[in-house]
Amino acid sequence: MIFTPFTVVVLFFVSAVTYVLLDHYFGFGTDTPFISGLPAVSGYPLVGNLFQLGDSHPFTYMKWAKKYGPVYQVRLGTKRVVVANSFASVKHLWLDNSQSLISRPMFYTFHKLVSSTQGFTIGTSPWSESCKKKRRAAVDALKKPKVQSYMPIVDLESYIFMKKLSEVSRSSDQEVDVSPYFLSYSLNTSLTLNYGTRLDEIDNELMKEIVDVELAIGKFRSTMHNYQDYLPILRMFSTDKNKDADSMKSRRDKYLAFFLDKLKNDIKEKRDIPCIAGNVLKDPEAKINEAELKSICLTMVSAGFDTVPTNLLSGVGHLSQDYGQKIQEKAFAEIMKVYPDNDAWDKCLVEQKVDYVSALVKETVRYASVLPLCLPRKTVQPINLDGVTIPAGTIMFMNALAANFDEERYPDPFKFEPKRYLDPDRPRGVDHLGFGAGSRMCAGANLANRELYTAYVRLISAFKILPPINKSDLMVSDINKVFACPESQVVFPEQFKVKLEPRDNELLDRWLEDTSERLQI
Ligand code: HEM
Repeated sequence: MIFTPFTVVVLFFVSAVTYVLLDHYFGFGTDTPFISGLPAVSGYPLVGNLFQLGDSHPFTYMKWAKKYGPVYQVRLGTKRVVVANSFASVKHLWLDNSQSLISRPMFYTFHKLVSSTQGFTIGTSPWSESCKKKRRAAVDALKKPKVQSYMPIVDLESYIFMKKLSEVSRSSDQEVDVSPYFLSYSLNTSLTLNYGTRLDEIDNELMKEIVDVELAIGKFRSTMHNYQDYLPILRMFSTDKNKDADSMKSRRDKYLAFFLDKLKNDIKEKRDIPCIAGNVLKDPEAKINEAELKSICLTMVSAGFDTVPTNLLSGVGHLSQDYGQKIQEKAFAEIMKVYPDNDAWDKCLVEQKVDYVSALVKETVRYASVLPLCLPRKTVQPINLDGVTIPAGTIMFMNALAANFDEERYPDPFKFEPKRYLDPDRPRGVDHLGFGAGSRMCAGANLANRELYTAYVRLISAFKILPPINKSDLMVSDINKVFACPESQVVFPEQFKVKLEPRDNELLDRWLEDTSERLQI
């Protein structure tokens, strides 16, 4: 048969239209096919909804939920994703179908470029026998009674930031950006817990290196702005990103090797102190191999590194606002009610008796929603959602930001209000989705809660946290601005300052001196 130029053009045109229609309606070209019966956000051929997400993906998903309902599907290049946006839908999918959502998807930038040497963190590992072992080891090391045994570490690290802040509070302007102090609080807690080692000074070069690298890796880990994860063709062009990922990987390899080698040496010289990696190395029957140990170490360094300080930072930022003064005074009054003899400083290490401060911790984690899209999941078996079958192998995004601000669950959700957790009529069950939910929920939630509670009790007992002199230095608390451009998986408030006024200098000095004597530092 001979084709005339006209037939060729017509054939080309017809095939292009057929391809686009197939692609559009049947998800031709996506890893998971179109899910019949589940609302789908209308998008473009091939790229789907990828370039409609704007700067803030969680906000855009939230907006789409108003049109398409709480659960819908989107197409992001070659990937199809189901997004859940309400508290009830997350509860149904993540808790009622917990075992079906037990895996994690893999992404090119993070899994292929950044993680090729140290392996994946637990939170980014697809479900497997090895992942099960690593998760078990982390869960065992981080369960409540174990966490109690780590409180001497939290005591030391919170003493150190309180000592520095006490100096600031006696300076002429009493103002401070608290973020470096909170970063070192969390990082040193994790390092001691895992390797039995800590870094001495807040301006330590190695600490700066870890902070720089981990923050950069946080961006590569993001499921949001790494478009090459969704459009393989871009991998050919995004050379700068590839180079950056490679360089961060090598820089991270260096300090992780340094900490592990130091620990091995300390064990050999018999001067090690008990820690998670040491327990594995010294156990002749340990079922964890070298690669799994590296992955656990990586998790311990990175999991709490940005999440704990970001929450604390955002909480202190709220307390420094006008509305925060009332919350702070209520917290202080409740601390004094439970501990009239001024021993809250020590007692917060062994018990959590000030309900209002516990409520403040919960409200902080809900409101900060530091992982607004949680960590992605992948289904391992089909799920029935009101008659619609979500097949095995589907990527699931929990829009934790949307669910944490769902007014069906949290009346007046945009108000920072710890009291909501003390209302006897509030719905029971999960407090918030800041730690995720279900089978792969945060393994470090107990430790994180204790770190936040201790920090709050000590800070609020010692200082009045006041707004900075300059209004422009106040934390931006409007979540529309905080989440405006979350390139990273973990969102940070913009840099801000607070003013610290000591409540009682003598008492603060006494707490610091007693702690220094007790810890022999
Ligand atoms: C306030 C601080 C923290 C927040 C807000 C937070 C939040 C989260 C979230 C949202 C997830 C994903 C959960 C899911 O998919 O349902 C997660 C996973 C995880 N977190 Fe945390 N986290 C915090 C602190 C920590 C700390 C201090 C550690 C350990 C030292 C830790 C260890 C882990 C681990 C091991 C996972 C992976 C669980 C898995 O995939 O099986 N986290 N975290």
